[in-house]
Amino acid sequence: MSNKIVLLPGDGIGNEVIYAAKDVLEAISEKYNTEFEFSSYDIGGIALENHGVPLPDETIQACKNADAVLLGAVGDPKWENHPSDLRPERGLLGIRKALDLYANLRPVKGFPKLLHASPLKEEVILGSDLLIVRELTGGLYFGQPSERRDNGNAVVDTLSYTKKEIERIVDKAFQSAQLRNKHLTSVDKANVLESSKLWREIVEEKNQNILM
Ligand SMILES: CC(C)[C@H](C(=O)O)[C@@H](O)C(=O)O
Repeated sequence: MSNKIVLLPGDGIGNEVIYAAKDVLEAISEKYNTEFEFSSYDIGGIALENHGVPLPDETIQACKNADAVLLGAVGDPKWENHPSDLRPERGLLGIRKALDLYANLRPVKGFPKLLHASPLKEEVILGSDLLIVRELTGGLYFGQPSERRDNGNAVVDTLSYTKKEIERIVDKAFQSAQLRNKHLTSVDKANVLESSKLWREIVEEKNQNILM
């Protein structure tokens, strides 16, 4: 059976990393007799150049029909002064929403042979092994209103979450911790922010259920 893989290289270093990942998948395909069918679509700045929008419908459709999507990177200083709905970043935010990709799992690991390439001190990165779990489809990036006011002299962004949105990312974080060393740290500002109060309540409630 062939697995449909959609490649979204995007901009900048995106091409380099995505085609390196494709080489790896091709090697896997040969060694393990697995078939991959690759197709590439535009997102971000390259999509703005080729289609006038950062996330063309055909890209969304292809991703919805795929078994997996590999995304490189979006963004380039040349789009910096464009209106916010015509910036490369909108492509990334849009695909996260369209596919409901709420869980961002970002591993941090110090590989001894690559320590010299890290901007962090070697003694800090050596032995590091964390997984950062970040919510991606709610919160500050999507809350409305988000606008300039008073002739540009004031701004507002809105941080809004539903309980369900927080619960599913917290579940994902607990599940990930169970597969690792069972340690979970929740980062919030519950002494000030309403959103953080609800966030902490949910984390504590789920922690109690796990302990019971
Ligand atoms: C490009 C941008 C919208 C994006 C984000 O802030 O989520 C990126 O910086 C990231 O962290 O994946």
